[in-house]
Amino acid sequence: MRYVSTRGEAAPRDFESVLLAGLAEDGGLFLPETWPVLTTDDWEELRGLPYPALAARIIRLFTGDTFEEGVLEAMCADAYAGFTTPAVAPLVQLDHRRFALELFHGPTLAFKDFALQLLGRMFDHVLARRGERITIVGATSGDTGSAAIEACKGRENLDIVILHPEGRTSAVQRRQMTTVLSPNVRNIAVQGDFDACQDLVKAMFNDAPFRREMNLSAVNSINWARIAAQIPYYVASALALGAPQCEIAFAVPTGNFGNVFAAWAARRMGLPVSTLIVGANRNDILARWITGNDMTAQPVIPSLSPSMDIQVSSNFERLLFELLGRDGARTATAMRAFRDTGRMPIDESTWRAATALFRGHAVSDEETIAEMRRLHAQGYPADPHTAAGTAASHAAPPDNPATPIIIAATAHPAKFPDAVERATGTRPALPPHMADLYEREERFTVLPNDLHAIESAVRAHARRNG
Ligand SMILES: Cc1ncc(COP(=O)(O)O)c(C=O)c1O
Ligand SMILES: N[C@@H](CCOP(=O)(O)O)C(=O)O
Repeated sequence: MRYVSTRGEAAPRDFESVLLAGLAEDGGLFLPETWPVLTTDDWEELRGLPYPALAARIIRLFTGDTFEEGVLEAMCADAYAGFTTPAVAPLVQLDHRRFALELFHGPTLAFKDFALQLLGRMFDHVLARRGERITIVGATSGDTGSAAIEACKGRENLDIVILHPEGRTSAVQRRQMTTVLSPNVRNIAVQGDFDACQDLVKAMFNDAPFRREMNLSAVNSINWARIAAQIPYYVASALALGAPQCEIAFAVPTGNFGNVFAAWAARRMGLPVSTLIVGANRNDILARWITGNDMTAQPVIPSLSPSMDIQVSSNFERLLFELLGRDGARTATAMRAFRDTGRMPIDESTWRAATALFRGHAVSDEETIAEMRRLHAQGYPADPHTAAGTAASHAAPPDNPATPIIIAATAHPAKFPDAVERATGTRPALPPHMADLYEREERFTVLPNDLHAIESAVRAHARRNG
Protein backbone atom coordinates (compact mmCIF):
# COMPACT_ATOMS: atom_id res chain seq x y z
CA MET A 1 0.00 0.00 0.00
CA ARG A 2 1.47 3.34 -1.06
CA TYR A 3 0.22 6.85 -0.39
CA VAL A 4 -0.03 9.94 -2.56
CA SER A 5 -0.41 13.58 -1.59
CA THR A 6 -3.60 15.51 -2.35
CA ARG A 7 -1.40 18.24 -3.90
CA GLY A 8 0.23 15.77 -6.26
CA GLU A 9 3.85 16.77 -5.82
CA ALA A 10 5.26 14.76 -2.92
CA ALA A 11 6.71 11.36 -3.82
CA PRO A 12 4.49 8.36 -3.01
CA ARG A 13 5.50 6.54 0.16
CA ASP A 14 4.57 3.69 2.49
CA PHE A 15 2.47 3.69 5.66
CA GLU A 16 5.40 3.93 8.06
CA SER A 17 6.67 7.03 6.36
CA VAL A 18 3.16 8.55 6.24
CA LEU A 19 2.67 7.83 9.95
CA LEU A 20 5.86 9.66 10.83
CA ALA A 21 5.52 12.49 8.29
CA GLY A 22 1.96 13.56 9.14
CA LEU A 23 1.66 16.25 6.47
CA ALA A 24 3.14 15.79 2.97
CA GLU A 25 6.09 18.02 2.05
CA ASP A 26 4.01 19.76 -0.64
CA GLY A 27 1.52 20.83 2.05
CA GLY A 28 -1.03 18.19 1.02
CA LEU A 29 -2.59 15.30 2.94
CA PHE A 30 -1.83 11.66 2.26
CA LEU A 31 -4.36 9.22 0.81
CA PRO A 32 -3.98 5.61 -0.33
CA GLU A 33 -2.84 5.37 -3.95
CA THR A 34 -5.71 2.92 -4.49
CA TRP A 35 -8.59 2.16 -2.14
CA PRO A 36 -8.95 -1.38 -0.83
CA VAL A 37 -12.45 -2.64 -1.71
CA LEU A 38 -14.10 -5.43 0.27
CA THR A 39 -16.61 -7.90 -1.11
CA THR A 40 -19.87 -8.95 0.52
CA ASP A 41 -18.08 -12.10 1.72
CA ASP A 42 -15.31 -10.04 3.28
CA TRP A 43 -17.86 -7.94 5.18
CA GLU A 44 -19.58 -11.14 6.35
CA GLU A 45 -16.29 -12.45 7.71
CA LEU A 46 -15.84 -9.29 9.75
CA ARG A 47 -19.32 -9.48 11.28
CA GLY A 48 -19.23 -10.75 14.83
CA LEU A 49 -15.49 -10.30 15.38
CA PRO A 50 -14.61 -8.67 18.69
CA TYR A 51 -13.90 -4.97 18.09
CA PRO A 52 -10.08 -5.13 18.46
CA ALA A 53 -9.84 -8.02 15.95
CA LEU A 54 -12.14 -6.27 13.49
CA ALA A 55 -10.16 -3.06 13.84
CA ALA A 56 -6.88 -4.87 13.16
CA ARG A 57 -8.35 -6.53 10.05
CA ILE A 58 -9.48 -3.19 8.62
CA ILE A 59 -6.40 -1.18 9.60
CA ARG A 60 -4.06 -3.85 8.21
CA LEU A 61 -5.46 -3.07 4.75
CA PHE A 62 -3.65 0.28 5.08
CA THR A 63 -0.44 -0.57 6.91
CA GLY A 64 1.25 -2.80 4.30
CA ASP A 65 4.29 -4.48 5.82
CA THR A 66 4.94 -1.86 8.52
CA PHE A 67 3.95 -4.26 11.31
CA GLU A 68 5.03 -7.89 11.45
CA GLU A 69 2.38 -10.63 11.70
CA GLY A 70 0.54 -10.38 15.00
CA VAL A 71 1.96 -7.00 16.05
CA LEU A 72 -0.93 -4.83 14.86
CA GLU A 73 -3.41 -7.32 16.31
CA ALA A 74 -1.64 -7.13 19.70
CA MET A 75 -1.55 -3.33 19.56
CA CYS A 76 -5.29 -3.16 18.87
CA ALA A 77 -6.05 -5.59 21.70
CA ASP A 78 -3.93 -3.52 24.07
CA ALA A 79 -5.26 -0.15 22.87
CA TYR A 80 -8.91 -1.08 23.39
CA ALA A 81 -8.41 -3.10 26.59
CA GLY A 82 -8.47 0.20 28.50
CA PHE A 83 -11.98 1.09 27.31
CA THR A 84 -14.62 0.83 30.01
CA THR A 85 -17.05 -1.31 28.04
CA PRO A 86 -16.21 -4.69 26.48
CA ALA A 87 -18.18 -3.68 23.36
CA VAL A 88 -15.66 -0.79 22.96
CA ALA A 89 -18.05 1.08 20.62
CA PRO A 90 -21.59 0.14 21.77
CA LEU A 91 -24.75 1.05 19.86
CA VAL A 92 -27.68 2.43 21.85
CA GLN A 93 -31.10 2.65 20.18
CA LEU A 94 -32.65 6.14 20.42
CA ASP A 95 -35.84 5.64 18.39
CA HIS A 96 -37.25 3.34 15.73
CA ARG A 97 -34.42 4.16 13.29
CA ARG A 98 -31.75 6.11 15.19
CA PHE A 99 -28.82 4.59 17.06
CA ALA A 100 -26.09 6.34 19.04
CA LEU A 101 -22.66 4.88 18.35
CA GLU A 102 -20.97 5.62 21.66
CA LEU A 103 -17.36 6.50 20.98
CA PHE A 104 -16.56 7.95 24.41
CA HIS A 105 -15.66 4.96 26.55
CA GLY A 106 -11.90 5.42 26.19
CA PRO A 107 -9.60 7.04 28.76
CA THR A 108 -10.24 10.68 27.76
CA LEU A 109 -13.96 10.28 27.02
CA ALA A 110 -14.04 11.24 23.33
CA PHE A 111 -13.81 9.43 19.98
CA LYS A 112 -10.19 10.55 19.62
CA ASP A 113 -9.08 7.71 21.91
CA PHE A 114 -9.91 5.16 19.19
CA ALA A 115 -7.14 6.40 16.95
CA LEU A 116 -4.74 7.93 19.41
CA GLN A 117 -4.50 4.96 21.78
CA LEU A 118 -3.34 3.04 18.73
CA LEU A 119 -1.11 5.77 17.28
CA GLY A 120 0.83 6.05 20.54
CA ARG A 121 1.65 2.35 20.29
CA MET A 122 2.44 2.58 16.57
CA PHE A 123 4.88 5.46 17.16
CA ASP A 124 6.60 3.52 19.95
CA HIS A 125 7.01 0.41 17.85
CA VAL A 126 8.29 2.15 14.72
CA LEU A 127 10.59 4.60 16.54
CA ALA A 128 12.20 1.87 18.66
CA ARG A 129 12.92 -0.12 15.50
CA ARG A 130 14.40 2.92 13.72
CA GLY A 131 16.22 4.26 16.78
CA GLU A 132 14.70 7.71 16.17
CA ARG A 133 13.11 10.42 18.25
CA ILE A 134 10.26 12.68 17.06
CA THR A 135 8.59 15.86 18.20
CA ILE A 136 4.83 15.79 17.87
CA VAL A 137 3.03 19.09 17.41
CA GLY A 138 -0.75 19.13 17.54
CA ALA A 139 -3.63 21.60 17.57
CA THR A 140 -6.76 20.99 19.56
CA SER A 141 -10.14 22.54 20.04
CA GLY A 142 -10.44 20.38 23.13
CA ASP A 143 -10.40 16.63 22.59
CA THR A 144 -7.51 15.65 20.33
CA GLY A 145 -5.12 17.29 22.78
CA SER A 146 -6.03 15.22 25.83
CA ALA A 147 -6.31 11.98 23.84
CA ALA A 148 -2.89 12.57 22.27
CA ILE A 149 -1.30 13.50 25.58
CA GLU A 150 -2.81 10.47 27.29
CA ALA A 151 -1.50 8.22 24.52
CA CYS A 152 1.99 9.79 24.38
CA LYS A 153 2.82 10.75 27.97
CA GLY A 154 5.97 9.13 29.29
CA ARG A 155 6.89 7.52 25.95
CA GLU A 156 10.66 7.42 25.54
CA ASN A 157 11.12 8.32 21.91
CA LEU A 158 8.91 11.34 21.56
CA ASP A 159 8.06 14.77 22.87
CA ILE A 160 4.64 16.27 22.41
CA VAL A 161 3.53 19.91 22.28
CA ILE A 162 -0.19 20.67 22.10
CA LEU A 163 -1.61 24.07 21.15
CA HIS A 164 -5.09 24.89 22.41
CA PRO A 165 -7.03 28.13 21.92
CA GLU A 166 -6.80 30.07 25.19
CA GLY A 167 -10.13 30.11 27.04
CA ARG A 168 -12.06 28.34 24.27
CA THR A 169 -12.22 24.77 25.59
CA SER A 170 -14.34 23.53 28.46
CA ALA A 171 -12.56 23.57 31.83
CA VAL A 172 -12.66 19.77 31.94
CA GLN A 173 -11.08 19.53 28.48
CA ARG A 174 -8.33 22.00 29.45
CA ARG A 175 -7.56 20.27 32.71
CA GLN A 176 -7.43 16.87 31.03
CA MET A 177 -4.45 18.27 29.10
CA THR A 178 -2.78 20.67 31.47
CA THR A 179 -2.72 18.44 34.54
CA VAL A 180 -0.54 15.84 32.82
CA LEU A 181 2.89 16.75 34.13
CA SER A 182 5.06 14.18 32.33
CA PRO A 183 8.36 15.74 31.23
CA ASN A 184 7.76 14.89 27.55
CA VAL A 185 4.43 16.81 27.48
CA ARG A 186 4.02 20.56 26.98
CA ASN A 187 0.78 22.53 26.71
CA ILE A 188 0.56 25.95 25.06
CA ALA A 189 -2.54 28.15 25.22
CA VAL A 190 -2.50 30.23 22.04
CA GLN A 191 -4.07 33.68 22.03
CA GLY A 192 -6.33 32.86 19.10
CA ASP A 193 -8.92 30.36 17.95
CA PHE A 194 -8.56 26.73 16.85
CA ASP A 195 -7.99 27.72 13.22
CA ALA A 196 -5.01 29.79 14.38
CA CYS A 197 -3.62 26.77 16.29
CA GLN A 198 -4.09 24.53 13.26
CA ASP A 199 -2.44 27.13 11.00
CA LEU A 200 0.55 27.29 13.32
CA VAL A 201 0.92 23.51 13.21
CA LYS A 202 0.78 23.48 9.41
CA ALA A 203 3.22 26.41 9.25
CA MET A 204 5.70 24.43 11.39
CA PHE A 205 5.41 21.52 8.96
CA ASN A 206 5.87 23.84 6.00
CA ASP A 207 9.03 25.35 7.55
CA ALA A 208 11.33 22.68 6.07
CA PRO A 209 14.48 23.39 8.16
CA PHE A 210 12.46 23.46 11.41
CA ARG A 211 10.58 20.33 10.41
CA ARG A 212 13.88 18.50 9.79
CA GLU A 213 15.56 19.83 12.91
CA MET A 214 12.67 18.73 15.14
CA ASN A 215 11.78 15.56 13.22
CA LEU A 216 8.14 16.69 13.40
CA SER A 217 5.16 14.34 13.48
CA ALA A 218 1.42 14.92 13.71
CA VAL A 219 -1.41 13.57 15.82
CA ASN A 220 -4.19 15.57 14.19
CA SER A 221 -6.34 13.99 11.54
CA ILE A 222 -4.05 15.46 8.90
CA ASN A 223 -2.13 12.25 9.73
CA TRP A 224 -3.66 9.47 7.61
CA ALA A 225 -3.13 6.93 10.42
CA ARG A 226 -5.78 8.82 12.43
CA ILE A 227 -8.37 8.35 9.69
CA ALA A 228 -7.45 4.70 9.12
CA ALA A 229 -8.01 3.96 12.80
CA GLN A 230 -11.43 5.69 12.77
CA ILE A 231 -12.84 3.58 9.91
CA PRO A 232 -13.41 0.36 11.92
CA TYR A 233 -16.16 1.70 14.17
CA TYR A 234 -18.25 2.67 11.15
CA VAL A 235 -17.79 -0.83 9.79
CA ALA A 236 -18.57 -2.56 13.10
CA SER A 237 -21.73 -0.51 13.71
CA ALA A 238 -23.06 -0.89 10.16
CA LEU A 239 -22.51 -4.66 10.26
CA ALA A 240 -24.31 -4.83 13.61
CA LEU A 241 -27.40 -3.23 12.00
CA GLY A 242 -27.50 -5.57 9.01
CA ALA A 243 -25.10 -4.15 6.44
CA PRO A 244 -24.04 -5.11 3.84
CA GLN A 245 -27.57 -6.50 3.22
CA CYS A 246 -29.08 -3.09 3.95
CA GLU A 247 -28.04 0.51 3.54
CA ILE A 248 -27.02 2.67 6.49
CA ALA A 249 -26.80 6.43 7.04
CA PHE A 250 -24.35 8.07 9.41
CA ALA A 251 -24.80 11.42 11.14
CA VAL A 252 -21.52 12.88 12.33
CA PRO A 253 -20.96 16.01 14.43
CA THR A 254 -18.30 17.69 12.35
CA GLY A 255 -15.48 20.19 12.68
CA ASN A 256 -12.22 19.20 11.01
CA PHE A 257 -14.07 16.73 8.73
CA GLY A 258 -11.83 13.83 9.82
CA ASN A 259 -14.47 11.66 11.43
CA VAL A 260 -16.97 11.99 8.60
CA PHE A 261 -14.18 11.40 6.11
CA ALA A 262 -13.47 8.08 7.84
CA ALA A 263 -17.12 7.17 7.19
CA TRP A 264 -16.67 8.26 3.57
CA ALA A 265 -13.63 5.96 3.37
CA ALA A 266 -15.66 3.01 4.73
CA ARG A 267 -18.17 3.66 1.94
CA ARG A 268 -15.37 3.89 -0.61
CA MET A 269 -14.26 0.47 0.59
CA GLY A 270 -17.68 -0.95 -0.26
CA LEU A 271 -19.78 -0.46 2.88
CA PRO A 272 -23.31 0.41 1.69
CA VAL A 273 -23.67 3.90 3.12
CA SER A 274 -26.56 5.83 1.57
CA THR A 275 -26.09 9.19 3.28
CA LEU A 276 -23.56 11.08 5.36
CA ILE A 277 -25.18 13.77 7.50
CA VAL A 278 -22.82 16.51 8.61
CA GLY A 279 -23.93 18.17 11.84
CA ALA A 280 -22.28 21.56 12.39
CA ASN A 281 -22.70 24.24 15.03
CA ARG A 282 -22.89 27.99 14.32
CA ASN A 283 -19.46 27.64 12.66
CA ASP A 284 -21.35 26.35 9.68
CA ILE A 285 -19.02 26.53 6.69
CA LEU A 286 -19.49 22.85 5.82
CA ALA A 287 -23.28 22.97 6.16
CA ARG A 288 -23.35 26.09 3.97
CA TRP A 289 -21.26 24.32 1.36
CA ILE A 290 -23.39 21.20 1.36
CA THR A 291 -26.69 23.04 1.22
CA GLY A 292 -25.72 25.91 -1.09
CA ASN A 293 -22.18 25.46 -2.48
CA ASP A 294 -20.98 28.36 -0.35
CA MET A 295 -17.51 27.65 1.03
CA THR A 296 -16.62 30.97 2.61
CA ALA A 297 -14.61 31.06 5.83
CA GLN A 298 -15.87 33.36 8.56
CA PRO A 299 -14.38 34.13 11.97
CA VAL A 300 -14.71 31.28 14.45
CA ILE A 301 -17.44 31.99 17.00
CA PRO A 302 -17.41 30.18 20.37
CA SER A 303 -20.35 27.80 20.79
CA LEU A 304 -21.68 25.21 23.24
CA SER A 305 -19.90 22.50 21.22
CA PRO A 306 -16.37 23.96 21.39
CA SER A 307 -14.63 21.00 19.75
CA MET A 308 -16.47 21.87 16.54
CA ASP A 309 -15.55 25.57 16.64
CA ILE A 310 -13.64 25.30 13.37
CA GLN A 311 -13.96 27.08 10.03
CA VAL A 312 -11.05 25.62 8.08
CA SER A 313 -11.69 21.87 8.03
CA SER A 314 -8.42 20.16 7.14
CA ASN A 315 -9.88 16.94 5.83
CA PHE A 316 -12.14 18.64 3.34
CA GLU A 317 -9.02 18.66 1.18
CA ARG A 318 -9.12 14.86 1.04
CA LEU A 319 -12.72 14.89 -0.19
CA LEU A 320 -11.97 17.65 -2.67
CA PHE A 321 -9.08 15.63 -4.14
CA GLU A 322 -11.45 12.71 -4.65
CA LEU A 323 -14.22 14.92 -6.09
CA LEU A 324 -11.74 16.48 -8.52
CA GLY A 325 -10.82 13.07 -9.91
CA ARG A 326 -7.64 12.89 -7.80
CA ASP A 327 -6.17 15.84 -9.65
CA GLY A 328 -3.43 17.15 -7.33
CA ALA A 329 -2.81 20.33 -9.32
CA ARG A 330 -6.48 21.37 -9.23
CA THR A 331 -6.71 20.52 -5.54
CA ALA A 332 -3.61 22.61 -4.80
CA THR A 333 -5.03 25.55 -6.78
CA ALA A 334 -8.36 25.39 -4.94
CA MET A 335 -6.65 25.15 -1.55
CA ARG A 336 -4.39 28.10 -2.36
CA ALA A 337 -7.40 30.15 -3.45
CA PHE A 338 -9.11 29.31 -0.16
CA ARG A 339 -6.06 30.33 1.84
CA ASP A 340 -5.64 33.61 -0.07
CA THR A 341 -9.27 34.70 -0.33
CA GLY A 342 -11.20 32.71 2.31
CA ARG A 343 -13.44 31.40 -0.51
CA MET A 344 -13.29 28.11 -2.35
CA PRO A 345 -15.11 28.17 -5.65
CA ILE A 346 -16.27 24.62 -6.47
CA ASP A 347 -17.94 24.05 -9.80
CA GLU A 348 -21.63 23.14 -9.86
CA SER A 349 -21.21 19.58 -11.17
CA THR A 350 -18.56 18.68 -8.56
CA TRP A 351 -20.78 20.08 -5.82
CA ARG A 352 -23.84 18.21 -7.15
CA ALA A 353 -21.87 14.95 -7.15
CA ALA A 354 -21.01 15.49 -3.48
CA THR A 355 -24.52 16.41 -2.43
CA ALA A 356 -25.85 13.12 -3.74
CA LEU A 357 -24.21 11.63 -0.66
CA PHE A 358 -23.92 14.44 1.90
CA ARG A 359 -26.60 16.25 3.87
CA GLY A 360 -25.70 19.16 6.12
CA HIS A 361 -27.32 21.08 8.93
CA ALA A 362 -26.04 23.79 11.26
CA VAL A 363 -27.38 23.49 14.81
CA SER A 364 -27.59 26.68 16.87
CA ASP A 365 -26.80 26.74 20.60
CA GLU A 366 -30.52 27.01 21.34
CA GLU A 367 -31.28 23.94 19.20
CA THR A 368 -28.41 22.09 20.87
CA ILE A 369 -29.85 22.78 24.31
CA ALA A 370 -33.35 21.81 23.18
CA GLU A 371 -32.02 18.56 21.67
CA MET A 372 -30.03 17.70 24.82
CA ARG A 373 -33.15 18.35 26.88
CA ARG A 374 -35.29 16.19 24.59
CA LEU A 375 -32.80 13.32 24.70
CA HIS A 376 -32.43 13.63 28.48
CA ALA A 377 -36.22 13.43 28.84
CA GLN A 378 -36.23 10.18 26.93
CA GLY A 379 -33.43 8.84 29.16
CA TYR A 380 -30.37 9.50 27.00
CA PRO A 381 -27.67 11.80 28.36
CA ALA A 382 -25.99 13.47 25.38
CA ASP A 383 -23.08 15.87 25.19
CA PRO A 384 -23.54 19.00 23.03
CA HIS A 385 -21.59 17.55 20.07
CA THR A 386 -23.61 14.36 20.00
CA ALA A 387 -26.78 16.47 20.24
CA ALA A 388 -25.66 18.41 17.15
CA GLY A 389 -25.41 15.05 15.38
CA THR A 390 -28.84 13.82 16.44
CA ALA A 391 -30.44 17.21 15.69
CA ALA A 392 -28.92 17.15 12.20
CA SER A 393 -30.22 13.61 11.69
CA HIS A 394 -33.76 14.94 12.28
CA ALA A 395 -33.33 18.09 10.19
CA ALA A 396 -31.63 16.46 7.21
CA PRO A 397 -32.50 12.74 7.19
CA PRO A 398 -31.79 10.35 4.32
CA ASP A 399 -34.46 10.14 1.59
CA ASN A 400 -35.47 6.58 2.41
CA PRO A 401 -37.44 6.62 5.71
CA ALA A 402 -36.52 2.98 6.33
CA THR A 403 -32.75 3.56 6.37
CA PRO A 404 -31.29 3.24 9.87
CA ILE A 405 -29.26 6.25 11.01
CA ILE A 406 -26.20 5.79 13.18
CA ILE A 407 -25.21 8.96 15.02
CA ALA A 408 -21.59 9.25 16.15
CA ALA A 409 -21.80 10.03 19.89
CA THR A 410 -18.41 11.67 20.00
CA ALA A 411 -17.96 12.74 23.62
CA HIS A 412 -19.08 11.91 27.15
CA PRO A 413 -21.46 14.47 28.68
CA ALA A 414 -19.15 14.86 31.70
CA LYS A 415 -16.69 16.77 29.51
CA PHE A 416 -19.24 19.60 29.14
CA PRO A 417 -20.92 19.93 32.56
CA ASP A 418 -22.02 23.56 32.07
CA ALA A 419 -23.91 22.82 28.86
CA VAL A 420 -25.44 19.66 30.31
CA GLU A 421 -26.57 21.51 33.43
CA ARG A 422 -28.07 24.30 31.33
CA ALA A 423 -30.02 21.77 29.29
CA THR A 424 -31.08 19.34 31.99
CA GLY A 425 -30.60 21.00 35.38
CA THR A 426 -28.26 18.19 36.38
CA ARG A 427 -24.46 18.37 36.51
CA PRO A 428 -22.90 15.12 35.30
CA ALA A 429 -20.27 13.56 37.57
CA LEU A 430 -16.76 12.93 36.32
CA PRO A 431 -15.93 9.23 36.05
CA PRO A 432 -13.85 7.78 38.93
CA HIS A 433 -10.47 8.00 37.18
CA MET A 434 -10.98 11.76 36.77
CA ALA A 435 -12.79 12.47 40.03
CA ASP A 436 -9.95 14.66 41.41
CA LEU A 437 -9.41 16.57 38.13
CA TYR A 438 -10.14 19.94 39.74
CA GLU A 439 -7.60 19.36 42.53
CA ARG A 440 -4.74 18.49 40.18
CA GLU A 441 -1.94 20.99 39.45
CA GLU A 442 -2.17 22.63 36.02
CA ARG A 443 0.84 23.55 33.86
CA PHE A 444 0.67 25.48 30.59
CA THR A 445 2.18 28.51 28.90
CA VAL A 446 0.19 31.29 27.23
CA LEU A 447 1.77 32.47 23.96
CA PRO A 448 0.71 34.84 21.20
CA ASN A 449 -0.43 33.60 17.80
CA ASP A 450 3.08 33.94 16.45
CA LEU A 451 5.02 31.25 14.59
CA HIS A 452 8.40 32.36 15.88
CA ALA A 453 7.26 32.27 19.52
CA ILE A 454 5.70 28.83 19.08
CA GLU A 455 8.70 27.35 17.25
CA SER A 456 11.01 28.65 20.00
CA ALA A 457 8.85 26.98 22.64
CA VAL A 458 8.76 23.69 20.72
CA ARG A 459 12.54 23.77 20.22
CA ALA A 460 13.17 24.48 23.91
CA HIS A 461 10.89 21.61 24.93
CA ALA A 462 12.55 19.14 22.57
CA ARG A 463 16.08 20.22 23.55
CA ARG A 464 15.34 19.78 27.23
CA ASN A 465 14.27 16.19 26.70
CA GLY A 466 16.32 15.13 23.66
C1 LIG B 1 -16.50 15.71 20.66
C2 LIG B 1 -16.21 16.05 19.23
N1 LIG B 1 -17.19 15.93 18.34
C3 LIG B 1 -17.00 16.23 17.05
C4 LIG B 1 -15.77 16.68 16.59
C5 LIG B 1 -15.61 16.95 15.14
O1 LIG B 1 -14.89 15.89 14.54
P1 LIG B 1 -14.03 16.17 13.24
O2 LIG B 1 -13.04 17.22 13.61
O3 LIG B 1 -13.38 14.87 12.94
O4 LIG B 1 -14.96 16.65 12.20
C6 LIG B 1 -14.72 16.82 17.50
C7 LIG B 1 -13.38 17.28 17.10
O5 LIG B 1 -12.72 16.73 16.31
C8 LIG B 1 -14.93 16.47 18.84
O6 LIG B 1 -13.94 16.53 19.72
N1 LIG C 1 -12.13 18.83 17.42
C1 LIG C 1 -10.75 18.56 17.41
C2 LIG C 1 -9.99 19.45 16.48
C3 LIG C 1 -8.82 18.74 15.89
O1 LIG C 1 -9.30 17.70 15.11
P1 LIG C 1 -8.43 16.51 14.56
O2 LIG C 1 -9.39 15.38 14.45
O3 LIG C 1 -7.89 16.96 13.28
O4 LIG C 1 -7.33 16.21 15.52
C4 LIG C 1 -10.22 18.55 18.83
O5 LIG C 1 -10.97 18.20 19.70
O6 LIG C 1 -9.10 18.91 19.09
